[in-house]
Amino acid sequence: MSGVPERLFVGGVWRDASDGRTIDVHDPATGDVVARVPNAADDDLDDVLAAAAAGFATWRRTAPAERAAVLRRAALLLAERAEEVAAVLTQEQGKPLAEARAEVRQAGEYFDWFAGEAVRSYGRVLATEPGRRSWVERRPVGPVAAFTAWNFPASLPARKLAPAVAYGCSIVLCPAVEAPRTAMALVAALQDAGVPDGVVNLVTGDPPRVSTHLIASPTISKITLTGSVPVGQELVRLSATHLQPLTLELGGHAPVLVLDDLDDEAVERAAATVVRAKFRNAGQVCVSPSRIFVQDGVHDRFVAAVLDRVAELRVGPGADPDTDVGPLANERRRAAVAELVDKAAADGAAVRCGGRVPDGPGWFYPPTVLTDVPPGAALLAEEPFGPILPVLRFTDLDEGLARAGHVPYGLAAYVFTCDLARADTVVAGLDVGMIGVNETALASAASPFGGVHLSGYGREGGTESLEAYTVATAVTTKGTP
Ligand SMILES: O=CCCCC(=O)O
Repeated sequence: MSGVPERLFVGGVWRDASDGRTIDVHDPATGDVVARVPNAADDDLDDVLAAAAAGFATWRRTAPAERAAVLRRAALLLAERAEEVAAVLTQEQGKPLAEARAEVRQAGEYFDWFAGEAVRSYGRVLATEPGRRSWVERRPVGPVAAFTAWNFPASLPARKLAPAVAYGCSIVLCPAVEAPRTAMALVAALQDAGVPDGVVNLVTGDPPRVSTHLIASPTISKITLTGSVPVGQELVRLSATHLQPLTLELGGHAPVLVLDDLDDEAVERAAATVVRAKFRNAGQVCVSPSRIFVQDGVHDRFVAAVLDRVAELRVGPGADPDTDVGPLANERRRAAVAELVDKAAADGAAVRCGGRVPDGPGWFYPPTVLTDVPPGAALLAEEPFGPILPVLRFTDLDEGLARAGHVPYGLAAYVFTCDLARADTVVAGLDVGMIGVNETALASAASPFGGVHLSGYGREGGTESLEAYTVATAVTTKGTP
């Protein structure tokens, strides 16, 4: 595409890896190679560290209003290029074009929202005795190493680029090598919007080698990851040398509680909402509803409504406008999903629809609904990250809450009820970072995104990003020595 150079971006220059090595990017709908991006060598990583250090020296002294103007221009450029960027996103990640368009729009919203925040990095003045003054100011944390997953190639990079740029940091963005060109398009928009050289940098390369090299450098002052639990744990270990602070948004295994006060119509609506949320991005979403606990009184109606809605879903290439559910993003994900379903079926779960790897090219897996899943099934413990919807029956709300909380993750949870008091009980009873009541859309520029326990710590999005991308410096002054 005209707007995406498909190379490393180091100190304001798009370039190939110094030793010319590349990594293949595939179209999940066909398995074909659709691009080759640089596999950064150690020299390139050293160069990007130097560039980020120089970029930070400039950007930390740039007026917040100027940083805001860059982000606003980038948001406008991204909006102009949205159709082209969405097509790239779908080609390299697989999701339906309508979802890709919405995601690119959301990336622009991050740029725009944080443009507003750039001028609001307020500190505070402390009450002190006469003759003294004392205040706390927020300073940019420094060069950031940012690692993002392949499931949201636009919104995840934007959620890190936008606050870094807004608050005066420089950043080395390391997008997932499976879907890196969308992030390149975002960086190109920031470049064209006038971000100075070295403030925003991008490298693609072997992930463990890139993260180890960058984090071993004292130049990197902050690490942010959206990715898996094992990768998060590894970055924590790598950060031990220089003690860089981390923001970690890791896995989830979101429970949904559907309560028995719902009438027939509300059950239908709840089922439609859960199906839409579950099969968005073929279930490859950290906040995807993945354990659906339904109270006895509405269980059978809910299952029937879910099966009706799932039967309407069309599976196909993301580029086809009629597609509701695209392929999985890579072959290993499909293999993992198929294994979870096969194991559950072997353990006695009923596969109510889907559950079979289709013939033909691409990494497709059908929307799959399971009931009667035994409590020990692996898919109730491991993050499924795929189009699997297990419906589980419960009787008593306390029991439902206990089972919902019975995982080491704590990212998102949902409840469907028309009873405000019971909604409050569920909200208070679940230990997670985000909760939806009769609602499954949780991510927005203004809202803090993140979890607890194995789902990670720290927040991005909302004013909480100020914590993540700045440090509090306390200054105390006295008139005379
Ligand atoms: O997979 C995690 C990011 C989710 C973003 C979203 O829900 O839009």
